Amino acid sequence: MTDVFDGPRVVRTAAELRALAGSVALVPTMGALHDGHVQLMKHARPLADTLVVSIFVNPTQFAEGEDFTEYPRTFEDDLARCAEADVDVVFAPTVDVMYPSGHGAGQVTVDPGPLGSVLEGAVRPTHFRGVLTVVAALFGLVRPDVAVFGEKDYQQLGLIRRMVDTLCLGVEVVGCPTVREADGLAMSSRNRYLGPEDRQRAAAVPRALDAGVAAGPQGADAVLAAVHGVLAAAGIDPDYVALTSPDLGEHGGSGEARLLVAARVGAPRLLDNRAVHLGDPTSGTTPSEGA
Ligand SMILES: Nc1ncnc2c1ncn2[C@@H]1O[C@H](COP(=O)(O)OP(=O)(O)OP(=O)(O)O)[C@@H](O)[C@H]1O
Ligand SMILES: CC(C)(CO)[C@@H](O)C(=O)[O-]
Ligand code: BAL
Repeated sequence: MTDVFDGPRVVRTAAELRALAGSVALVPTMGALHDGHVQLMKHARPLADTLVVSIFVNPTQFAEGEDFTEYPRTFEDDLARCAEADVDVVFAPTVDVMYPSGHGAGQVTVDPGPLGSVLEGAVRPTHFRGVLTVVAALFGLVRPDVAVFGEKDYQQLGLIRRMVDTLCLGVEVVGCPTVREADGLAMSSRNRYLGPEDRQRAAAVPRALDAGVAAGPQGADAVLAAVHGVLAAAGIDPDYVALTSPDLGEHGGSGEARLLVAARVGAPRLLDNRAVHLGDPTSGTTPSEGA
């Protein structure tokens, strides 16, 4: 008899997760899956015996007035995307399975610390508490050996790494490069909120990052000016343009750094980031000249 793969097994309860075979890789998502998610799954596939994708639109990371209710829910299409990447199990819990003792005021949550209140955290002050709490709960339910996240949400990835270290969760956290559309726009479930004109304008965000990376040898001020210049030319007023160290601390003025941008373009907020190498403008030579 031939072994026909007919898609992932859909699991909705904690009890069903106890029978997972061998080592386990987890890709947490909120569904509305696109090629960026599929790349995370393909990256995760060889890392463990069993590949689990979770699909859960987590209410605690949305603030009052954000798009929790409107967030796209495309479960049947999502199962097809998971099948493409040979996913074994799709874990799609209800809110009660995810938060068996509730998620209101008075419950235990994971405090993201100071990194949770800057950049995205300054715009969405309760967001990372919700993200870290649900990721910790997913780790508790799925018990993965390895978990894969996208660099598109760079601050989220950094905070999850810190949580795993601080709480000694024993999960290997793997980051995957951002998957982009042909014009450079980072894929994102919320891109579907972009109307045609804003969709075109949105390509200025990755173009601004390109300009920032190209200005790297001239130093941090030149990088920030280049990014702001491209965004302004496209009529985009960013929530922030920031340079940090690769692990989201203060950058050292020269050397490796991370450049992060967030901006509302039409309905959605777009996030993007790139690695950048900063030259030291006071040294009189660029890093390649000086090497
Ligand atoms: N373009 C992308 N490239 C790589 N990873 C991505 C990309 N988009 C999302 N991811 C990652 O997929 C995981 C699940 O993200 P999520 O389900 O929130 O999708 P999203 O596209 O980021 O949605 P949203 O538009 O709500 O931000 C996260 O680890 C996220 O960083
Ligand atoms: C990590 C995550 C699945 C937690 O809900 C979410 O923040 C996301 O999709 O990036
Ligand atoms: N990928 C980020 C999830 C959120 O915006 O809630």
